[in-house]
Amino acid sequence: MELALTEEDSAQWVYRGEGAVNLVLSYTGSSPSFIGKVMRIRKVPRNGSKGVKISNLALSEHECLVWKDVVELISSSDEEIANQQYLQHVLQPLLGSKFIDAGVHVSVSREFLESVEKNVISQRPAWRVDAAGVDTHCDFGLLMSDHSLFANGSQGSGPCISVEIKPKCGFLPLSRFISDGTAIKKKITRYEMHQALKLHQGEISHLSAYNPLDLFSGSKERIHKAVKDLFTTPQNNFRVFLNGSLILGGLGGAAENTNLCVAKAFEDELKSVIQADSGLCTENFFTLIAETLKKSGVLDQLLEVQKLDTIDIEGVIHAYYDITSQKCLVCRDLSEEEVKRYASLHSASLDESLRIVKDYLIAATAKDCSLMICFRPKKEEDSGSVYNNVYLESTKQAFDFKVYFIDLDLKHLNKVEGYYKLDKKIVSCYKQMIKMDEEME
Ligand SMILES: O=P(O)(O)O[C@@H]1[C@@H](OP(=O)(O)O)[C@H](OP(=O)(O)O)[C@H](O)[C@H](OP(=O)(O)O)[C@H]1OP(=O)(O)O
Ligand SMILES: Nc1ncnc2c1ncn2[C@@H]1O[C@H](COP(=O)(O)OP(=O)(O)OP(=O)(O)O)[C@@H](O)[C@H]1O
Ligand SMILES: [Zn+2]
Repeated sequence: MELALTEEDSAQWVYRGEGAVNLVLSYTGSSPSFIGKVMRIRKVPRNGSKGVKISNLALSEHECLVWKDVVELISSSDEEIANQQYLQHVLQPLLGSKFIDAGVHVSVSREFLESVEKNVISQRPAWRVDAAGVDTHCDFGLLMSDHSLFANGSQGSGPCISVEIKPKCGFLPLSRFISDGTAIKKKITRYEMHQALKLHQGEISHLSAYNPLDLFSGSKERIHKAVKDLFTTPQNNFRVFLNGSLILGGLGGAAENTNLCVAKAFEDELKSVIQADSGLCTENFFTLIAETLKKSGVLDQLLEVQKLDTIDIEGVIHAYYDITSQKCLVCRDLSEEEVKRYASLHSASLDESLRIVKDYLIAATAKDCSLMICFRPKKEEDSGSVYNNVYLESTKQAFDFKVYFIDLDLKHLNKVEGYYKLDKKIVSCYKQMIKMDEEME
């Protein structure tokens, strides 16, 4: 960690976006060490529920059991270090290193973070500001390549366009541990059902048209449809950047549906990159994304890791209670007959329970990460480009492209009970919505 940032540097770092846990800044200065980079800094919830450290390890005692085979991870002293070790030792072997940028830590002073927090506050969504602020006690940030740009920025090398997709879970669960009352999970995607709850809770104002099964289908036509649906209802699943600036979607959170006016402005922006007849740039851009997703194989790889969740949260919860030596609160409320379904899980060895929970947590990361795909029109002269390329037949254009995962953070063991409760809530809200719709017909 040789590079260090102090208060004077803060003006060169501007708001790029954020999720629930991190805030991301992009660099606008002229230092060669930072050009073309973003920095991810940690946030802390305002209610203070996080940050009570009981040991000098990032993982709890039970988590150390779950990850006992990954020594680098269990000895991590900080959440950020743990995330980096997790990326390197757990995810990279599963997802392949070509789609992963681990980044490097840069030390930052408290004054730098305080100043950045002040500078960016007006651009952050209000609900994100209410939920969390910059963690000014963390003394480093994670410096990564800006995946919405090529190499060290695209200035002078033509335009580049990038797309960020948060695909969410791409398969329907088959587990025999899914109860009769929640069997609908085997037919309707978690994403679709979650939409009903989000609508009910006012987190979104329209249901999304996007179906993750289309995106992960492997069929170009269905992938194209998924991209089009993401464009129409981007929420927090879809963003587009032109030369690093957002041109579609919500910065730091969800976006409203794309209306005609936004779609028209988007079509106009695309003209600098896609050489199609008037009104057809957007459609061709969808084709470009679909072709690239198919060609890169990135979604097949991601789906495989998501599918490490083989027994569903309804099976995992029993293994969780065994690992944490707690009475099973699920079996407690079931009839004698129903309990039988889960007996095999409670009689499994500790190692088997640990494996089940570990695989589930890895899958949880893969269901929550995002992808960034960046394109630039290929020039005749750079035939020896180090990047992959894709040919868009309809416009006779070749593009360099690169694909990276972002947000591959470790999901903590103490979230498992919450996952179980949320799963039940999602199914029940969805079923209620269907019932109301039927009654209205
Ligand atoms: O539970 P989900 O599926 O709603 O996913 C959460 C995401 O909600 P989404 O539905 O994608 O809007 C949620 O995203 P938003 O804050 O809604 O943008 C987070 O990514 C959260 O992960 P973490 O708290 O950062 O570890 C995510 O939590 P995990 O389930 O990945 O722990
Ligand atoms: N390497 C990168 N290059 C360009 N943009 C990035 C990069 N990393 C993150 N971003 C932008 O910053 C936003 C927030 O980053 P990220 O998803 O890592 O935050 P998070 O808090 O961990 O998210 P979550 O809520 O899913 O846990 C992303 O949606 C993306 O737009
Ligand atoms: Zn049980």
